[in-house]
Amino acid sequence: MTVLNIAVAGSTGRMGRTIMQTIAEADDLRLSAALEQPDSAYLSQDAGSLIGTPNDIIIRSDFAAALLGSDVLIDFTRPAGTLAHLAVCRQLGIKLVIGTTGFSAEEKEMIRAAASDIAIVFAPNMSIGVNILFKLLEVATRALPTGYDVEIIEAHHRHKVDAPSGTALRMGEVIAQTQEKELEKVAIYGREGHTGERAADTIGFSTIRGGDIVGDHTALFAGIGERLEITHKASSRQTFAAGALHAARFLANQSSGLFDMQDVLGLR
Ligand SMILES: NC(=O)C1=CN([C@@H]2O[C@H](COP(=O)(O)OP(=O)(O)OC[C@H]3O[C@@H](n4cnc5c(N)ncnc54)[C@H](OP(=O)(O)O)[C@@H]3O)[C@@H](O)[C@H]2O)C=CC1
Ligand SMILES: O=C(O)C1=N[C@H](C(=O)O)C[C@H](O)C1
Repeated sequence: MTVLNIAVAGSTGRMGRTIMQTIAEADDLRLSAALEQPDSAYLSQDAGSLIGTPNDIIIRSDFAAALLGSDVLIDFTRPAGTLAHLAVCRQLGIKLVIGTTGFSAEEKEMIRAAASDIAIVFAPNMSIGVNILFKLLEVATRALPTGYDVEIIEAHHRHKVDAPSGTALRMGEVIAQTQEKELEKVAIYGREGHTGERAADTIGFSTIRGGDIVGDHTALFAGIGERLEITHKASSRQTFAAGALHAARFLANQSSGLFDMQDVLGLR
């Protein structure tokens, strides 16, 4: 069996730890590097000790050197970090799984450009359920007549720093594209004050932050006399980690190109 060597950026974060734990439980994957920022208090510690099983992989910040011997980098950090890692991976020819959210349109274009040289899976949500939700939104949007107001509601833990979530934005893009519109021209991000009546043919976004909510997303199609609600609720980050590692395995057979979880899961 071919073993895939996986480097993890943001290794001490919520997702980084979950991914390292999932790697430790897989017999076809090996943790090849655990990466953190130069000012991290975790540098020089055993990465495995963070998940209860020391593994002699030392947490380090010398990114380019640490990546040598890795097949794929999995990055759940912040946009600035991911873009820095992207440049190094492009230079070294290392495949990349990007889970980080909160990118601008220009930053997403930088990821697309790098995919001409390396294979990248870039997805705001790596769970199977959410990626099936995206397909359900296409069906519902296509089937519903006009006159159904679209609202997207998302809820996450108190530590999340970007809003709306990347998943919510992708849900809006799927609906808008199915309606043959551009999301940025129809999106309403939050409401306050005297807003006047709701404009038809817009997509509203609502954001809830609190507690340890892992990630809930609802698309609400509100008509007259009825409403349709399609909801996904994540109960553990393990669902995202499993998806990210499926994405890493998918990239083993790709030399370049930009992919998402619809490609990894064969849902396209
Ligand atoms: N696609 C998906 O399925 C999912 C995506 N996400 C996304 O993944 C990202 C991380 O989420 P989560 O793990 O909860 O966040 P955490 O804050 O728990 O972890 C982020 C990690 O990245 C590190 N980091 C922060 N900034 C930088 C930087 N500039 N360069 C390098 N490393 C950096 C942090 O280090 P330090 O602690 O020292 O700052 C930390 O180790 C978010 O964007 C989130 O939206 C989350 C879950 C699922
Ligand atoms: O920050 C999180 O936790 C999550 N972020 C992603 C997003 O922004 O959609 C995915 C998931 O909902 C968890």
